[in-house]
Amino acid sequence: MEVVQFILLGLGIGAIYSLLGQGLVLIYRGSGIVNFAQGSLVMVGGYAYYEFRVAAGWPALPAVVCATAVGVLLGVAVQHLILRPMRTSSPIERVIATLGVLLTLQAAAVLRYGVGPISVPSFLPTDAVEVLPGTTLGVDRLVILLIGVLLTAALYAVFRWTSFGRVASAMAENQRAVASLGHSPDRIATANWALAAGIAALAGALIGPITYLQPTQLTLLIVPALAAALLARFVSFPIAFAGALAIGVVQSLITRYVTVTGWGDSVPFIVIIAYLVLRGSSLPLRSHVLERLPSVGDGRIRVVPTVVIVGVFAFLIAFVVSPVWAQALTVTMAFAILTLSVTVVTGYAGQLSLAQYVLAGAGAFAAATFVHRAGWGFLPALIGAMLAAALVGVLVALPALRTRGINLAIATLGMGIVLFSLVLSDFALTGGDVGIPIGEPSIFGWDFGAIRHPYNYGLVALAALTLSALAVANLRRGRVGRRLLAVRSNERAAAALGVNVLVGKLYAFALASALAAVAGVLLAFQGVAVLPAQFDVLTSITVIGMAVVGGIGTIGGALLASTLLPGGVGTQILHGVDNLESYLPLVSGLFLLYVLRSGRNGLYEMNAHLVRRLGRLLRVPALPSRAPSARAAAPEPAGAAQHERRPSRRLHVADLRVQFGGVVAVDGVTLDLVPGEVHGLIGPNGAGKTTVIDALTGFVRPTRGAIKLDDEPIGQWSARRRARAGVARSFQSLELFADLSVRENLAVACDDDGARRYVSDLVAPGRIQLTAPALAAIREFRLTDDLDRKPGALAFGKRRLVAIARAVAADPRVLLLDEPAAGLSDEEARELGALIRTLARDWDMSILLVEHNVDLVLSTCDRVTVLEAGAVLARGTPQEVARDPRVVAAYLGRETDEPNPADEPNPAGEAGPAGEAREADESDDSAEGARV
Ligand SMILES: Nc1ncnc2c1ncn2[C@@H]1O[C@H](COP(=O)(O)OP(=O)(O)OP(=O)(O)O)[C@@H](O)[C@H]1O
Repeated sequence: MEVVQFILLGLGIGAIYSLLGQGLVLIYRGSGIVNFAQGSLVMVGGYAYYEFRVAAGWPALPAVVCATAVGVLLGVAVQHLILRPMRTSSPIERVIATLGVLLTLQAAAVLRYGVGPISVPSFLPTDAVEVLPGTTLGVDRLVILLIGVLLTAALYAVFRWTSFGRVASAMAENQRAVASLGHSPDRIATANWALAAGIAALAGALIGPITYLQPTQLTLLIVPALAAALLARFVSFPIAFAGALAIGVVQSLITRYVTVTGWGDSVPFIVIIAYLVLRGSSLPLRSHVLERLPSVGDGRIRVVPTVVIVGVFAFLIAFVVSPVWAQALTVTMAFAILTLSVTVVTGYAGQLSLAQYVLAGAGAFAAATFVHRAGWGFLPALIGAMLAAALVGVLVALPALRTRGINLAIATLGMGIVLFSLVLSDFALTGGDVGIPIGEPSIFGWDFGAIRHPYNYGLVALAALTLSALAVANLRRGRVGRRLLAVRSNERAAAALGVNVLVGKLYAFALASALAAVAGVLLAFQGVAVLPAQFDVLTSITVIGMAVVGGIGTIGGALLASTLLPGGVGTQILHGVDNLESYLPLVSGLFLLYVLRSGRNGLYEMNAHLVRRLGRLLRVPALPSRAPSARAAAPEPAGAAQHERRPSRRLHVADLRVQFGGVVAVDGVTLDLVPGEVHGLIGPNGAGKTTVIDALTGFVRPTRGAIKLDDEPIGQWSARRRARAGVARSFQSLELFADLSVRENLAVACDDDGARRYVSDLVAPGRIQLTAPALAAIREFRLTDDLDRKPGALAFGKRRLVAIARAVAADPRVLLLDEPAAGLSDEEARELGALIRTLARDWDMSILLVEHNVDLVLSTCDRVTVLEAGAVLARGTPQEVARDPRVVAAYLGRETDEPNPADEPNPAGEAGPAGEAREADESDDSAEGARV
């Protein structure tokens, strides 16, 4: 019976979660946004109810109605003032905006009500009723459960059977399509936000009396709700409801039967993370939408300004400032190291981690344990803590290996909670409220305990920050930094160039965690003991938020961001201005919303011109542009034939079949790519051409068939391994790394991937060393003048050439080109054809050319295979294929004996089947072409 009782209690808790979970699904379905501020909206409802009911003394019903109305208005305001202007921002930026709403509402609540709990009377009867024999549940819980059931049924019905629901559902998929059908996406999103925020506020009024009102606690209700919504893939109301109940029940049972604290909070997330990992894939699908990413700095170190700035700060700390300011500067410098860790993991590697502050805590506890329990000195303890945190960081990164974007944000938030609940809150490990004492730190007999020697401690923090910033700058300029940026920009393209995407992500998390550990140690070792409560989960969100405010991809941005974090310079300045420091979190939250809304890249970049002017005033060389120096590794003239090539290789594929669920995309294809030859692969849209390339390069797993590189079966190899073995590809949509210059794009393809770079780059990244094939590709593709430009600054035709040059720079032996001439003019396409022939003839490559431009195929290829609906329709020399009546009828669209229509130029150079027929008409240069 006891079990049943606890299940019932769990249902009561789950019902509360379900109200939040439904709001999350509602907002996602109506606007494609995962609203991390849903718990904060509950909090607002709770406090609004308190204001009306307790402070103003209203009767219960009007108080509940008005609290709900406050929620509705707030929902409308958030959608209208913040998210609507961010319509074109990436989903991740919009998620960060909801984190900004969370931080702002939380800060406002703390300002008004403090951090302690406030009790509020319930308007629902709280008597227990017997539900089953021997088991009871409060009437209030039963009512909430009933509301959950009714709400789920109502939402299900609205979204299933009304036109509003259908249109709203389409919003998450494609807002443009919805708009083109005459609906207003804004109005629909606003309606959904209003409804979801109203439900959240009602939930606040309902559960405030049960849980007490406390800002942090209510805000964190988002965590189980996110888990429930994720189970429902943010789509299904009934599954979100059932998931919320299940989580409530599991938590209740764990609380009763597991004596170790923290498991109740953690288990739902462990399950969710496992689910995400199992469901995810190590590389994104072809359909994965690339997001606009914040710009990154160039990582160049200006020696003179750096020495001057560090010297000035050392002087100020050692001789000028008061102990209070020394402490504020120390806190800011420690936070700067933490925001630098965000620069590495989120700015460079593109992985949104919501666990950085908890990781800092893990580092601080590791160091304290080494000092207190093992008797280590400060320096070994710090290094040990960095290694320990790096290990924990690798664990936190595990979900990142198979999931990305918003799901990863949820997973890292969950990992942070698991780490906090199971490790930092474990009394045996961290000493609970007493913490772990740390004594007086010293290095080689030099005492720098913050209490007795705040200036010395400040100097240690300055040294740590300087080294960290230099390491992060070096990382950016080195091979590993390029690899991380390539991963952030486009995982598929990175893997196709032989970059180890998984190792890159793990490394970014490990390095960021090691930096976070340094920050954690510096923050925690200021006191007499390290305390778990110092490293709460929500501050991780504040850290990400402020990193965005500063500028998440630049070192200057990270330094600026740190001044806004609690206890640092910002707090100290506001303290001097009429004790305004308690407003800092609110101001910072609003700042975050402003920066995101303005679509800019943070305060650092917004004020870059000021920094430049300051540089000129200090008579130091003007800050160079973001692109690395044109002098660096300027290509020397190098001919294709001049570099020593790897031996040629032949790629053979037999009886290839690829199936996606019920769709057979490729069926029984056999191809032989031999050195020195260009093999054309043509066919109408959807014939399976790209899928063949995907299968040959390891991006999809074939259902059947053998793929051999010379005599070696490579069918089971990863995309990266095939790339390293010399199988390169280009992509239909180019997939260049937008943040990297042309030179860096090529460098990613030819950088050696030695493991020692992961360490040596932090100290001595060296200059870009382009290999002979890369230099030859630059010459061959005439890219010398474009090396320091970003792809976005190039004309479309040039970009296509860069994409092929990048594949060629990897010195491939087999090159698979996916529609390289799409969008090129006739003249450009002809030049490209000549280049492809050069690559085959002079570079001795085995080339597969997938093209819709039949002229190009017929004039460039030695052999051609024609696909239709996944199967081979014909194969042979271009002449044979062009004459094949089946090809002419099925693909080229007219009979062989039809007269050749007028030779109209096709500037686009590509089209669907009809266009392809016209392309074929243009091949009148050759007699065979004219016959087609
Ligand atoms: N990940 C996937 N899941 C399900 N179906 C897929 C997937 N990728 C491709 N397909 C389907 O496989 C078939 C072949 O697609 P593919 O893109 O290879 O054709 P294609 O010849 O390259 O077309 P196009 O010329 O338009 O690029 C199509 O029906 C496509 O919808």
